Amino acid sequence: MADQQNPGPGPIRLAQAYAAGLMGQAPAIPFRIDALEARAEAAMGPAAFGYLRSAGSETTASANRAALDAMRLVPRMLRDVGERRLSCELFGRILPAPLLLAPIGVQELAHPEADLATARAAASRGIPMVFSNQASVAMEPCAAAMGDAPRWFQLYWTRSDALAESLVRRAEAAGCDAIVVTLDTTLLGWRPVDLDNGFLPFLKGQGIAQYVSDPVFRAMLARPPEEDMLAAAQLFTRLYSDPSLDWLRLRRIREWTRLPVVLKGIQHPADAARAADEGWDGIVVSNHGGRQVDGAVGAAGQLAACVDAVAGRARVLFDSGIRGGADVVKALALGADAVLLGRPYIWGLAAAGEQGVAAVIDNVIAELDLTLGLIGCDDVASLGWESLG
Ligand SMILES: Cc1cc2nc3c(=O)[nH]c(=O)nc-3n(C[C@H](O)[C@H](O)[C@H](O)COP(=O)(O)O)c2cc1C
Ligand SMILES: O=C(O)C(=O)c1ccccc1
Repeated sequence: MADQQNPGPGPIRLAQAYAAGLMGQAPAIPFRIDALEARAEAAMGPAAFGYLRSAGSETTASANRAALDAMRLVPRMLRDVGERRLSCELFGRILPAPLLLAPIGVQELAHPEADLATARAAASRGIPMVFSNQASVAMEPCAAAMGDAPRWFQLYWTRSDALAESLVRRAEAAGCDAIVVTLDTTLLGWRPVDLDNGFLPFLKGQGIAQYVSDPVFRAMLARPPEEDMLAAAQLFTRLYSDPSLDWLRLRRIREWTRLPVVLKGIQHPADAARAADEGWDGIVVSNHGGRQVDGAVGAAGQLAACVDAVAGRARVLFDSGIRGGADVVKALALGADAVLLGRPYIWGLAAAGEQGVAAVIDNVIAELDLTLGLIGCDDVASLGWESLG
């Protein structure tokens, strides 16, 4: 974090990166994001990588990038950016940067240490990890590996309210600061790549760790999941998820927890307005990285209108297409309070485990810091329209 004494992570990291290069050392992970993705592909193999990349025909994944690319920054000069502030406040916590790790399921596909490696990396940087409902490692051991570091929990509302309640109560007990309810995946999108590969991780018992450790879920099974994983996997597919969820039923979560509740997957400004009208604490403007509605509009193109609709009544987060620090600057300039990093940290995980995730976080923050300084802004909180062309 940049403060009075510390010039910030950007220049230090950059100097270190160049020094290593001058000494002929290869970086732990590639700095170029497409090279990092290629490294992950080589490490994961085609079917698992296909699932990670999966996004229909990729129309919307491309639109996510196009929307960010279409926005251009307009640098300002001579504005004394010798000290830059990256820190941001979210739900009572000061974070070192306006950055979180997006909930991503089935991380064992990327690395055997899976969510535990991600949890350690996130904790070492003080960047919140959002535990996925479809994690490979249950939230309790991940939380235990994180000390006091911030974490959130992402819920997929199942057909059983009792199970959803149990997950939320466990998240509170595991020290989560917020609950993210993902709204855009009550049905899993059409994913031809995975269908062609016959890739069904859940039926192999992958990505259902939150369930198999849950007392309410276990009570629904005739035999413990350790003895009959197939039955557990089949029960999961029957319970996941509930497309009949609506605004009224969503309110039940307020009876289960006092934690702030953030609605993930908002794309229409009218939904953003309704979330704020109904007193929800935050939204994530997101199209799930283009994995759900193939043909949906690029997420960054919806952000400003959603920010306007919320009008300061709820916190606004953003994901879908963020690949580096300059993208974070654009999202903040459009009015987001913070950004969730998605696939890039999984590429780091696949390439180099915990160190890979930490390096991706460091690189994003370093580029964020440098870009901020170079456009003449000394505080992420003061980024706004004047920085956009
Ligand atoms: C392999 C994979 C698994 C995901 N699993 C979840 C999940 O369990 N819960 C959730 O809310 N979002 C999930 N997401 C969506 C991410 O949270 C995030 O919205 C998305 O990755 C952002 O797009 P980007 O990766 O292109 O930046 C997943 C995304 C990927 C790529
Ligand atoms: O693959 C995904 O994008 C995702 O969110 C998900 C949904 C259900 C189970 C596992 C992951």
